[in-house]
Amino acid sequence: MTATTPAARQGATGHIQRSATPDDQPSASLDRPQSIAAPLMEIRDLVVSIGEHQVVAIRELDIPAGRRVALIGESGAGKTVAALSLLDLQPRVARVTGSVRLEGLELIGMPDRQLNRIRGSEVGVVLQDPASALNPVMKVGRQIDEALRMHHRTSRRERRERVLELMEQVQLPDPERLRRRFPHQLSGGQRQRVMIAIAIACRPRLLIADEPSSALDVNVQAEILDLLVRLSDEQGMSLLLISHNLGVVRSMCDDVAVLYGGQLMERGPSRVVVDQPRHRYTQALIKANPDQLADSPVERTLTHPLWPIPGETPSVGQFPSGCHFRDRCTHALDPCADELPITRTVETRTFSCWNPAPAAEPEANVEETAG
Ligand SMILES: Nc1ncnc2c1ncn2[C@@H]1O[C@H](COP(=O)(O)OP(=O)(O)OP(=O)(O)O)[C@@H](O)[C@H]1O
Repeated sequence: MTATTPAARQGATGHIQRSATPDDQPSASLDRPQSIAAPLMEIRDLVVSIGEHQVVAIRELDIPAGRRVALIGESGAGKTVAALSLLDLQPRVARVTGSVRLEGLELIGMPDRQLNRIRGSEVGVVLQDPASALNPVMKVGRQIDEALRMHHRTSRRERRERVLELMEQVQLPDPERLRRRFPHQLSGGQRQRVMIAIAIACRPRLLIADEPSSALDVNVQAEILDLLVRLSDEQGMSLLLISHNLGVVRSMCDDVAVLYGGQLMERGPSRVVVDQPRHRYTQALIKANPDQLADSPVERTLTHPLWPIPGETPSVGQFPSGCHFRDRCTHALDPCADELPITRTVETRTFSCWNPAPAAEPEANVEETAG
């Protein structure tokens, strides 16, 4: 990525000027060293409040260019609220503060008109339930065409060709016939492929996918996730994947960020974090879901079938002081109640825990910051 100022990247229309074509981007690979990938999106001190309660408080998270990053955590952790707030798509009752920079361009507080140009063109979004996201009374080809028309001034013929090309890219069968169908005439998996075609229509730099397969049959789920991996590799597109599934995260994402009660507990390369968790919450989440890692090397280290996390996730506003997980943590110490843990970065992984799991190897390159 070339180093240009945000002002230079932001053209007269408010679009971010591409510093490289998608073909110039390095393709994502789980083995690529993290330092090569510059951050595409930098999230700092992101706080999302609903009413008087903080739902999300993320101090630091980067989405590197061309990499796949997973946001994982139990139901109610704040994954969706966090992801939607990146583009100011959170519920109206929510307030967002902090900084979200896309290639240096600040998105928080950006006027809606300008942000609308970035939504869909620079950052695409795929939601959990395609049935409710698609317009039921508009043919699917037209819906893909609308996404193109919103951001590009091209002829109808060119757009029609691109619609067919996109439908092929997302592996929809017989695009010429299918484009004339309404959403209810398609299967759930086909509808999600249409949603993905809409989301990638303008070749975004980042795709946010909020549990894109959870509303689908098990067989179709794997196909949709494979499709996202292929598209992000082919287009050098970053992916922010929200998931509940550790196995999916481990096999398809370069990096993972573990969220609990809106707090970022641990982040780093997914195989480092999932294979040797340091935060007690990450450790508990893995022990509670051995089935998700049944086919991975981690399974060998899980000597018991199931070890549920004690208690239940509290509702918003009911989390304890200090570390939000401490009430359910079997390793909690006195300081866990008093203040936020120090954030420690050891090599490529960062975690915020007063009593972390011991390191498998002697720690090197340790940095500490106040929680
Ligand atoms: N519009 C809203 N009004 C009030 N509370 C909300 C609203 N949207 C989300 N919340 C609350 O914010 C918290 C985080 O919700 P969010 O949907 O981000 O969780 P999640 O981690 O994505 O969960 P899931 O995996 O079940 O989708 C939850 O406690 C939820 O009840």
